[in-house]
Amino acid sequence: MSTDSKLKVLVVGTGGVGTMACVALERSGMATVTAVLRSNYEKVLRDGFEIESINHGKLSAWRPSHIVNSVPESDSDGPFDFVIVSMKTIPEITNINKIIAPSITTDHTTIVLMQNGMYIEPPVMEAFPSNVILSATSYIGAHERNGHIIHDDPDYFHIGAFHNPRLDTQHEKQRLDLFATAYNGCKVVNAEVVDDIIFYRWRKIMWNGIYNSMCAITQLDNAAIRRLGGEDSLIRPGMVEMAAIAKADGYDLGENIVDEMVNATPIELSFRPSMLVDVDKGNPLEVEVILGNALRIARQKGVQTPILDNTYRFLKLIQARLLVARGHLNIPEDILTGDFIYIVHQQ
Ligand SMILES: NC(=O)C1=CN([C@@H]2O[C@H](COP(=O)(O)OP(=O)(O)OC[C@H]3O[C@@H](n4cnc5c(N)ncnc54)[C@H](OP(=O)(O)O)[C@@H]3O)[C@@H](O)[C@H]2O)C=CC1
Ligand SMILES: CC(C)(CO)C(=O)C(=O)O
Repeated sequence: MSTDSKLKVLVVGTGGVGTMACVALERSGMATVTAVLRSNYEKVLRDGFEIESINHGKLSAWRPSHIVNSVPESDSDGPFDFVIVSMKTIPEITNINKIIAPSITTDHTTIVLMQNGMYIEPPVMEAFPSNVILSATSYIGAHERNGHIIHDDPDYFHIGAFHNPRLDTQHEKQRLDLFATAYNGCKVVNAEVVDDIIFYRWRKIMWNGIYNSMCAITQLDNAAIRRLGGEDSLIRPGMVEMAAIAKADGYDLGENIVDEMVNATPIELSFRPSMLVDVDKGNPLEVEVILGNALRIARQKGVQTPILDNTYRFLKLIQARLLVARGHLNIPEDILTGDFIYIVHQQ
């Protein structure tokens, strides 16, 4: 495929998920990727990425077609066909819409959200009402440190259009199929197209909302929290509450969903969910999109969630500690009043 006929893709956020998306798309031969790097920019510009990947093997001094250190303008070299967002969603400190805005061409660029979280799409749709939004739930295991990627769980995700009533459904489907074809073109990954991505987001938030949050609070991995008594006292009851929220939102996840999700990660693995990895690194947490948004739906629908409410309250205080440590927040002199559960957080 000539460079001219290749899709132009921008990837914003080159941690584990974003870098492996760059690799899949470049290796498919169907896309030219521009990657926006931040803390790893100088290092990767000089040495390239060092990648150990369960799907792609060992790649040394690997680089996408273009490396930049800020989000480029859409019209400097033709519009981007797809902009992949693969940063963490931390609305307390980052406005993703503002960050990607320069690269989005109205009516043309399709925005692909490759991020965890529940209902992360509506604020993006509001900011870019004439652009197709694709939403992907990734099961990859890939972590980046200073240009070095360890990718040890296969690159597999469900992807669907987050339907915008202002846009033609057929057009959304064409963009979805085009993206999945380009991604799967490298033949070693699996981007699985689905009709209703919200169903898959609820399934995934059953895992992330409970394991990520409870492991982050206790600093125990998924196996340790279960073996030490957390399974019956917190994990299962938390999942029962999450399934009830999904049901109230119109998504019946099935009667075996709790067993399925408790056991989705083998106990032999001693796995550290991404939110626990963020606590380990002192990074802010995706608390609002992984738990907050689901609890706001619970409030709207009148679903009682006492365990998840307290989980959220603890996470919000851990988040405050992390934000203070990174200089994003000052401890106020007055005592903050009100319950976190009822304070709406806007991106
Ligand atoms: N890693 C995994 O295995 C999985 C992750 N996910 C989800 O995928 C998403 C991405 O996760 P992951 O790859 O682990 O995240 P990381 O934290 O590893 O990477 C995020 C990247 O985004 C960059 N970034 C943040 N803000 C900006 C900005 N303003 N401009 C440019 N770059 C920026 C960060 O740069 P810097 O280094 O400078 O901070 C970092 O390189 C998250 O929603 C996560 O929950 C889902 C499934 C599995
Ligand atoms: C490990 C994984 C992929 C769980 O499905 C995840 O989403 C996380 O750790 O946040």
